[in-house]
Amino acid sequence: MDLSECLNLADFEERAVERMSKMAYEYVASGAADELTIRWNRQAFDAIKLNPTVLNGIGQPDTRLSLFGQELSHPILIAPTAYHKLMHPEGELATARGAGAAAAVYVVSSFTTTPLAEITREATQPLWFQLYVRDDRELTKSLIQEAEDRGFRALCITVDTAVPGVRNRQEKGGFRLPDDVITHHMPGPLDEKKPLTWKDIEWINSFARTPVLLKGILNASDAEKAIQSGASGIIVSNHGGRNLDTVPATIDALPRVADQVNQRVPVLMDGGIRRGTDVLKAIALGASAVLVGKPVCFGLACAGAEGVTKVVEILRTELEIAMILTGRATISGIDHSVIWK
Ligand SMILES: Cc1cc2nc3c(=O)[nH]c(=O)nc-3n(C[C@H](O)[C@H](O)[C@H](O)COP(=O)(O)O)c2cc1C
Ligand SMILES: CCCCCCC(=O)C(=O)O
Repeated sequence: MDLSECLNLADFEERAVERMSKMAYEYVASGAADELTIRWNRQAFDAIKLNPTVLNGIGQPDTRLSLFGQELSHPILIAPTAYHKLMHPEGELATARGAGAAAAVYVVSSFTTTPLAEITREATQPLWFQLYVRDDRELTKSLIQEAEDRGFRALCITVDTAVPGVRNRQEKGGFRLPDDVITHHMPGPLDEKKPLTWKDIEWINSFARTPVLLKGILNASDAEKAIQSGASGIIVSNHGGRNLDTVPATIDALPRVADQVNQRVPVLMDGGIRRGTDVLKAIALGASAVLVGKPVCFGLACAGAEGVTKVVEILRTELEIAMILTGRATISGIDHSVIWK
């Protein structure tokens, strides 16, 4: 595919829909129930206005940051998304190569359709691992240890999926994994009987050797409990609107969580990031970095590794433009004052 046709992230979805099976497209694009949260994730970003300052003499802004002792070139991470072989025959290997070329951290899903060993061989940038805790806690422990032994540098425990959401559209799309698409590290779909609790988080923290982030926190009291349970970081997320419909947009939830956390641990966010200005707004409202889900899946479906790279590069370039035009030379210089009150 001629990637020069894709000037922004929306262009990838327009082209991906023609290339993907209906089942795969509906799986990626859909949200829970009436899809209100998925819509709000975007509307809330659109409603935030920016407050630029001029004549700052900024030529090339510096997008670097340090997170958990890791030096990152920019604050745009690839969110964990399942089943990449549904989107492209090279699956997670293409994603890892694409992330490498875009200097992006790739958070690999527990539901990867490529074994972790193969992904690590392909990666040239840091990998993090997203964990679904299964009823079999020993299997969970050995998966964490395998990821750590293979060099994954952080663990993101997803805490917002005690049960799968009401995924009407996904079901209507006929979601089913083809027989040759295998989730090597997850025995079967999520159907857990032994609910995950704060005690499990303390247990994982007792042996984890990498920073543990909790993904799927939306309010201040859970953010506090996360810190008390030993979490090293928090990801404000509503799972891209796929689990519990009518929860708020993540950009609306972010400031309360960030206030409560008060810089004790890094707060990241995802949900609806589609423009560089969204990245800037998220950082201004308390995020250290952001993650991007659906657009990366569409980039992968359009053009494999190159599509993934281009999605991240477009966002990074747009972020740099937004930094110059608002007068912010560095990531740490992006604060509340960039928001129009
Ligand atoms: C196709 C797809 C699969 C996903 N799979 C996972 C997953 O395996 N684990 C997880 O924690 N989140 C998963 N998510 C949620 C993303 O990590 C992320 O929270 C969300 O996509 C961010 O919103 P955005 O798509 O608007 O960028 C998935 C999202 C999508 C779209
Ligand atoms: C339906 C619950 C398990 C889904 C696993 C992948 C995922 O998180 C998703 O959003 O899809």
